[in-house]
Amino acid sequence: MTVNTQPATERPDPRAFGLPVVEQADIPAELRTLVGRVHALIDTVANTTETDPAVLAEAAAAVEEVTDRLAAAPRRQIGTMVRRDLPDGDSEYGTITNIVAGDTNPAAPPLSLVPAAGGGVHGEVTLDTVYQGPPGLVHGGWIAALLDQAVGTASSLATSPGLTARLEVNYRRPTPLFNPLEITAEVERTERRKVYVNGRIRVNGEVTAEATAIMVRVEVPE
Ligand SMILES: CCCCCCCC/C=C\CCCCCCCC(=O)SCCNC(=O)CCNC(=O)[C@H](O)C(C)(C)COP(=O)(O)OP(=O)(O)OC[C@H]1O[C@@H](n2cnc3c(N)ncnc32)[C@H](O)[C@@H]1OP(=O)(O)O
Repeated sequence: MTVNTQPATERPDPRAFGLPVVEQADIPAELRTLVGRVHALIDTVANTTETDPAVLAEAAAAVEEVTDRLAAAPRRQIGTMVRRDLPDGDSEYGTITNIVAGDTNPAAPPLSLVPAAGGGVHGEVTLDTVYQGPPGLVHGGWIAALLDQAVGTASSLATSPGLTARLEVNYRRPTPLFNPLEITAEVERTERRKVYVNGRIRVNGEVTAEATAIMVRVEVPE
């Protein structure tokens, strides 16, 4: 098995590509609270049985008002990255609105992955009905998204950032909503720019989905 671990200092700095970087520690607590409340709003709107047109119209107007208020400030540049410190002293970059793990994305669960003791990464996340596919179950596309994020992060931390060239998912058991999902991934081997990575989701210790992936590391100009 060949895994070329690369110190964080040798990984590409997004600033070199013109991408702004926000320190995770600098994200205001109030913005985190807002993100959480908007997620609760999405879940509540998706599930409300309210039918009174006056109540619904009032809610829509209130949401429009707060949207306009926040839109008064400039939008973030597309590709804005967030840098975070990892518990092992390493650090990593990710897009701040990443749909799976983005700190400021109310539609993201969000999934937080950290290096695992035996290598690779692990994280735990519990999904609500925003991610529902079949009744009471996580949408298969979202299962793939969680696994994509896990294999991408494992590859990025063990080598350097890359794009998913291939992702194969086996859905072994239904993955339930409102249950802690244990997500793990680790690099199996590397071959030039190709990084072969395996990942899985467990519920109560049982594998519900597993993935094999090939990440292709991005070429950084010298
Ligand atoms: C910019 C600096 C900023 C740094 C900070 C970054 C922070 C990120 C950190 C952490 C992120 C972790 C979280 C992310 C998780 C989510 C990941 C996603 O959602 S990725 C989006 C979906 N994927 C795409 O959109 C790819 C689309 N495809 C492509 O762009 C190209 O096809 C690409 C880059 C994959 C390869 O293209 P080529 O031109 O660069 O390279 P070629 O020469 O074609 O391939 C290189 C090797 O890979 C093999 N290969 C390519 N595609 C393959 C495939 N589909 N299956 C098998 N092998 C494949 C080839 O056969 C070749 O292998 P041989 O070395 O010759 O043996």
